Amino acid sequence: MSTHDELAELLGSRVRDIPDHPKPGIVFKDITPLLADPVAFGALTEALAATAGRLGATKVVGLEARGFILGAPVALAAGIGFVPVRKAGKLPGATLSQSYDLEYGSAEIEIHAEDLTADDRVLIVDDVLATGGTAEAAIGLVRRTPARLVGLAVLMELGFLPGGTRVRDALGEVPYQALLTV
Ligand SMILES: O=P(O)(O)OC[C@H]1O[C@H](OP(=O)(O)OP(=O)(O)O)[C@H](O)[C@@H]1O
Ligand SMILES: Nc1ncnc2[nH]cnc12
Repeated sequence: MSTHDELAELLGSRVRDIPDHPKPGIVFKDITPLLADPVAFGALTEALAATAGRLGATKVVGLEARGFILGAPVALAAGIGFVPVRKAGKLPGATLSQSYDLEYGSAEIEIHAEDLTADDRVLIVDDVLATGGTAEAAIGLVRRTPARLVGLAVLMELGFLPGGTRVRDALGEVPYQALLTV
């Protein structure tokens, strides 16, 4: 993939709008067409793996569930580990947990407390940044571990919501990347 604009155009062309899902008034950004296209999925994986490499990340933290689909191949492509942040009640070991609000509800996420060590440099990966609530909660979780947070990368930011500003404020000097703004 030669330029940032070409990548954004390819990725954007594979995201489908579903009006009124899961609630009236929400335009759902469906990434399943992108996942079904190996060229687009491969280009996305390559771009995020390059980000992980540039930041010297040692772990990708993926956010359930779509952040797993994107984050796991990114970790493999970058040659680093993958750590899941799951919805509450799913992880079997000792966890750290954090509640947050969504564009269409509220939720609680958890991470295994022992999965990140002081030697780790963490890149958080997810598909969509909407209100920024999920990302902000994940930032808080990672910061409660001994690891160092080195970046947050998403496929797309919903530009009509203030999530970008919210996570930039939460991240401070830590880099934020959205491959697309829609
Ligand atoms: O910026 P926010 O307003 O927090 O919204 C973004 C989050 O919402 C979606 O996840 P969702 O909780 O719907 O779960 P899913 O990935 O399991 O579908 C999406 O995958 C992000 O994680
Ligand atoms: N509009 C939206 N489309 C897809 N995923 C989302 N997560 C939060 N808001 C979303």
